[in-house]
Amino acid sequence: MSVKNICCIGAGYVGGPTCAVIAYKCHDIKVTIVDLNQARIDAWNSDKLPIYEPGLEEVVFDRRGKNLFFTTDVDGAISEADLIFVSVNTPTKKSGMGAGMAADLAYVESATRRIAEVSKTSKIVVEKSTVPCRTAQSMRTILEANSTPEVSFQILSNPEFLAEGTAIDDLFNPDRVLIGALQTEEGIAAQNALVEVYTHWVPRERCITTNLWSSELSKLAANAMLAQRISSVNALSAICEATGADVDEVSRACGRDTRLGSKFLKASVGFGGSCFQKDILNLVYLSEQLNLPEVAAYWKQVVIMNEYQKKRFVRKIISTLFNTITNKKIAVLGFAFKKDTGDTRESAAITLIKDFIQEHARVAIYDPKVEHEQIYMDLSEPGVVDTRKEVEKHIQICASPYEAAEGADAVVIVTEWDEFKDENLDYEKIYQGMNKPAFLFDGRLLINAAKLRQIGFKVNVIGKNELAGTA
Ligand SMILES: NC(=O)C1=CN([C@@H]2O[C@H](COP(=O)(O)OP(=O)(O)OC[C@H]3O[C@@H](n4cnc5c(N)ncnc54)[C@H](O)[C@@H]3O)[C@@H](O)[C@H]2O)C=CC1
Ligand SMILES: O=C(O)[C@H]1O[C@H](OP(=O)(O)OP(=O)(O)OC[C@H]2O[C@@H](n3ccc(=O)[nH]c3=O)[C@H](O)[C@@H]2O)[C@H](O)[C@@H](O)[C@@H]1O
Repeated sequence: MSVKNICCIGAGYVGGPTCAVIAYKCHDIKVTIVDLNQARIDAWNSDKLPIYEPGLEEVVFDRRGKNLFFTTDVDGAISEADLIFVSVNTPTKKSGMGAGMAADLAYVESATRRIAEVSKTSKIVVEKSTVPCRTAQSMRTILEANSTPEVSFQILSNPEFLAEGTAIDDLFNPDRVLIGALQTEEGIAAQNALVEVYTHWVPRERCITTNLWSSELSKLAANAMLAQRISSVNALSAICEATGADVDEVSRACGRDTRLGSKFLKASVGFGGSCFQKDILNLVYLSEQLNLPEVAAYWKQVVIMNEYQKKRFVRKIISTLFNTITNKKIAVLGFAFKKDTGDTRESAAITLIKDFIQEHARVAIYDPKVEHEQIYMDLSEPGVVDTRKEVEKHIQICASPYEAAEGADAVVIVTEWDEFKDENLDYEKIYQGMNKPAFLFDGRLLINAAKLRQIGFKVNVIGKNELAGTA
């Protein structure tokens, strides 16, 4: 069979870009992206899309209203579709069994139930969300309980590997597309139908077909291994600071070994984002459930190291500022979890700023893409009365890095936005406006420390010791 009509449930960071690209590359397929959130759908239908992603506007504006549609009519889109992506959120559970570790599958289940209730024709249902291994089995049980001789369902696992900030490039030119299916005749036919969608633009040899469970586990495995590289290099950054080795030099030297490779070895203030921590904890929980405590402890350490890296950076800032930041002004450059996105989920900036506030510092924040309201929401503690007012007392959200640094005792680079590089930002001007001594902490290995020391800054860079090479 050939897919002619696709519905995507969930118009978020994954569903939006992924299915917009399918519409862009496959003019013969009608793609409808649905969500329960009316405001999000309205934004997708407006000039200001709900997420910032380089290249996304061009894709959406080119196909919207032609073969790409955004609507809250979930039932209508399910009824029409022959293939449905389930691309809803799967956050870490906040309460109940597995709280703080297991993935919350409530949204996946409710989307699956909706498909079961509404469908009057056979469908291919594609698990796009990141889920624990064997979730497709639960989806299948729900769907099969509602199937009839006329209406049958095939389940596929097609995890998404795009990274925010490079989503469109990643989708246009993926390293691989992974499609898992039950190895039955019908399962393989459904798998081939989805392969045919992707081969509109992805070379066939990049489409990997596996069984369902390998596909589900590969997604968690890939994220866990990527995050593990960052925790490994961050663990080494602590050794570098203590010894005078330089973490950039160590990364470069190790990365040249082709077995290791040079990518994803950049030391940082710690990884953020909506997926790494969530997916590793998901793997930890899965290991515990399978009664594999050593395996669980192994992966948990990746997350523990990440927390340590953030705390270590805060401690370094406080000790450098003569062991107190009370009433001092700290300028934080960057709030998003990485550059080229407005997403702040699990951003290291949140942990750092909360710690600064605890120490009674005054925090001035600048980020080129994050909405002010989002910053207030992220820094407020849920459920506590008037925390927003408390937060407002301690923070100031600024329109430029210069405004943030005015009268500051320290500038802290938390996100690696290009505009913070020393060739793009006037650090002379920043320095002039600051209290002296003017401290600069680079949590992203972004700036040329020697150059900024010449201006007069006291510079501290993650994974580097000031005396390196000289002592
Ligand atoms: N953000 C990322 O870079 C990546 C995320 N993923 C995975 O993709 C999944 C989605 O992630 P995001 O797009 O970031 O989440 P998101 O939170 O941005 O979007 C999910 C959307 O689903 C909607 N939704 C939830 N239940 C629904 C229902 N029953 N019917 C209709 N709409 C419903 C929500 O309103 C929300 O707009 C997660 O499992 C995540 O782990 C995978 C790869 C990359
Ligand atoms: O499942 C997901 O959601 C996605 O998670 C990550 O993508 P994303 O979280 O968008 O962004 P990354 O580029 O992986 O960065 C994650 C965090 O690690 C940090 N990082 C990354 C690379 C590095 O070398 N050092 C480092 O500290 C980034 O600054 C960021 O805070 C994966 O890279 C994607 O393949 C995956 O699809």
